[in-house]
Amino acid sequence: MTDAPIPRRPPRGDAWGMADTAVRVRGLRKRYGDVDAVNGVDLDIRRGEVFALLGPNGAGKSTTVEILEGHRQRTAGEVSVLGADPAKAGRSWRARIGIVPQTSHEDPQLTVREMVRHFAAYYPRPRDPDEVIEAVGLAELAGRRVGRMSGGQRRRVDVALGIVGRPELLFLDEPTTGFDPDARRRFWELIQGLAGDGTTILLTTHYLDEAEALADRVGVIAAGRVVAVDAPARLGGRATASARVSWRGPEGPQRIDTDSPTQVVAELSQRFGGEVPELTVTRPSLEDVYLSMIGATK
Ligand SMILES: Nc1ncnc2c1ncn2[C@@H]1O[C@H](COP(=O)(O)OP(=O)(O)OP(=O)(O)O)[C@@H](O)[C@H]1O
Repeated sequence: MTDAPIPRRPPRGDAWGMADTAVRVRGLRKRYGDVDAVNGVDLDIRRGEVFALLGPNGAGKSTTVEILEGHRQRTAGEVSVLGADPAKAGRSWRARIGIVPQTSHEDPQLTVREMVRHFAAYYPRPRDPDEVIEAVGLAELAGRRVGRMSGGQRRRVDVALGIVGRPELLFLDEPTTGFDPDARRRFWELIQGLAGDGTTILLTTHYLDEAEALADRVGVIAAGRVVAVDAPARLGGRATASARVSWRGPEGPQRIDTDSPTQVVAELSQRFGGEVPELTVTRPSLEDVYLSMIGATK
């Protein structure tokens, strides 16, 4: 385990223009009784992209993802996943996707190794089960029964089962819930490695730092609709938003919102004759813009 910052993959902007679309959704709707859980979602995910779906509880993330996985029927709309309609696609399509669902269905009597081997047998080109177990950090627990593992350890088994088939497209529904910080960092490295190998990844998460670390783009979904899609650094105009310069002056804490923070800092530096006490320069965090988007749709 290392505390070093995790390197982001190099941007692949130019390559994207030519890349195929992995997921294309138009006008997706899902109605449960009189609840519009998904209410007109449009979404495009490029091959090789890591896309994070953010949104509050009940926003419609899992419903959307389960429709894309072919595990739920839609009420209306067009859906194409790896070129097929998930509602009609067969076994060969299913072998090309990997799923880490929100709730797992493991056999508590099987050991981790038995479970991963068992799943590997369903796929035409599986990864080596022991390598997968190692990759999710469970090598030392490979012989342990799944029923005797902690919640976070079981979640790692879920991840192992999702990737053992060498999927082209991996769905991760809140994958790191229950992970300790060390396990989360390791999981991020694993996902970055898969993405580096070209796996397309659709992830839902409530952890904004996770979206920021992993995603090429994030989509914010609220009340069954996508309200914004952009790179994490640009979402909601973050990159161009005013900066807040804060410092401590003789009269106490001071702050100013400005479009030219460099100039403000230069002036402060001159005024203080060097170091400016408690100087910080910040722009809105992903959490700031996310919360304002969610608030705006309530
Ligand atoms: N099987 C179901 N029957 C009836 N209503 C459902 C069903 N599944 C989900 N819903 C409703 O659909 C809406 C969207 O739920 P969904 O699970 O897709 O949200 P979510 O964004 O994944 O939430 P969370 O962050 O809590 O996982 C909610 O209002 C939920 O109560």
